[in-house]
Amino acid sequence: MTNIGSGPGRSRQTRVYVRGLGGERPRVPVGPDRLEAAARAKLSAPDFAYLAGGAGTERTMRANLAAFERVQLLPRMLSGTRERDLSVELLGLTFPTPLLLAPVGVLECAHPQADLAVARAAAQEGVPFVFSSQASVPMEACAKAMGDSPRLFQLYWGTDDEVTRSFVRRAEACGARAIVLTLDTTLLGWRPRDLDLGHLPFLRGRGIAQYLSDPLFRSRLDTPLPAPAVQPPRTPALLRAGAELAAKGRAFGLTPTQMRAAAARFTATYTRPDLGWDDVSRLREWTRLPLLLKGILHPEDAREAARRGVDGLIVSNHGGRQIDGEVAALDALPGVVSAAGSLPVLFDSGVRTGSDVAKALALGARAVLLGRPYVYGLAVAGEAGVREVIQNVLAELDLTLGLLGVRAARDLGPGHLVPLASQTQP
Ligand SMILES: Cc1cc2nc3c(=O)[nH]c(=O)nc-3n(C[C@H](O)[C@H](O)[C@H](O)COP(=O)(O)O)c2cc1C
Ligand SMILES: O=C(O)C(=O)c1ccccc1
Repeated sequence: MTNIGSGPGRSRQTRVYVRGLGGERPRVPVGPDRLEAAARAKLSAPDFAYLAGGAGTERTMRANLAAFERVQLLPRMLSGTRERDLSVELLGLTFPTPLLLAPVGVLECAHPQADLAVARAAAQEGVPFVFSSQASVPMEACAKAMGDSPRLFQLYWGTDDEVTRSFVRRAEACGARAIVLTLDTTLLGWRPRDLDLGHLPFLRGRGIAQYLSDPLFRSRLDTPLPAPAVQPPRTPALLRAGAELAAKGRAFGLTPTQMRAAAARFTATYTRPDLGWDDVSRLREWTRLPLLLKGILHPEDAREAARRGVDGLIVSNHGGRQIDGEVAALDALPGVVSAAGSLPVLFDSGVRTGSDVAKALALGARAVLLGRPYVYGLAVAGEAGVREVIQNVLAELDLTLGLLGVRAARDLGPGHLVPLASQTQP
């Protein structure tokens, strides 16, 4: 077949259209709304609620998307190139594209292969994957599945410093290129979709694989915790939840009693609402890996981060899952970029398409993390679905650069955007 083009954008288009001649369709819908709907159709109500839901009335979740609607690209004609260079420099390395996969917990809500399918897809597509502290598969197994492909480790800092340090050491040992410390989830946000279903996956032993596989965490399991203030009613549903928990425990070589202790200990220790800047400085001392802070929105926090010697920032509001009514992440990006000085600033929250990636880069992001869309791809078609979602986003980014008249992703800047004051409202 003739190739109607070069570069990831045109070759993906060609493949889809040519295969379409034979009646074959992409495994996952290309449009972001149809992708989400396809994932919803595949999943149970509680699993979809956990993945898709946000804080409160989900105003911030909507604001994240609305902010992308307001930013408008401004193309130049007759300055395109045959091939575009999508590569970016980050953490002293050159990455082939400006895309990473965001840390997303409890991927077993989307697919039984969970993080392992994502790790394989990321490695195949050459996109770094940020392993979550709340993963469903231990980081060592995901690292093994990725070969030499780049991965990072996202850290939640609990009340047990030794467990936190153990996570950092394990991340180093399994070849993580950076530690991403998430700052915006020192408390779990108020999430009506999950509350209405009374459903939190961790209580069922889901999304705690990093803990169940951690030698330090495991060494604590025979030390009893004070009895929890609330007990579940003794119902058939509780028996089923207990069976699920016990099966999980078996997979990690834990007895049912140890597994109950593990879920209780996780719940009692996973967050530190009083995490402070001095902890960032301590973490800086614990590891030589580059340190990124995720969840920065205020320019003053960006300046403090720079003073504390971190290596980069991630502007994010956790996909609108934490504070209802907080600023759209994209609206916070320019302020953080200008306060960050020479620190690289990454971005997530609301990225749905390649055009969105271009907008975030034009506003000063060095690279962009994709969140829910790859999770929906995972739900719809497992590893292959994640690969398709990555390919689609990168294809659209490539085509968008070509049509904007931009040779390289790193050349995007304010000159490719309509200045806010003179914007036509969508
Ligand atoms: C289901 C789900 C679980 C998440 N778990 C984590 C996590 O474990 N650690 C973390 O730093 N961020 C977590 N995030 C936030 C993502 O890293 C990212 O900031 C967010 O998904 C971006 O928003 P978007 O998906 O709407 O683009 C989670 C997001 C979702 C949707
Ligand atoms: O669901 C999340 O967004 C998340 O990151 C998380 C992490 C730890 C506990 C609860 C939620």
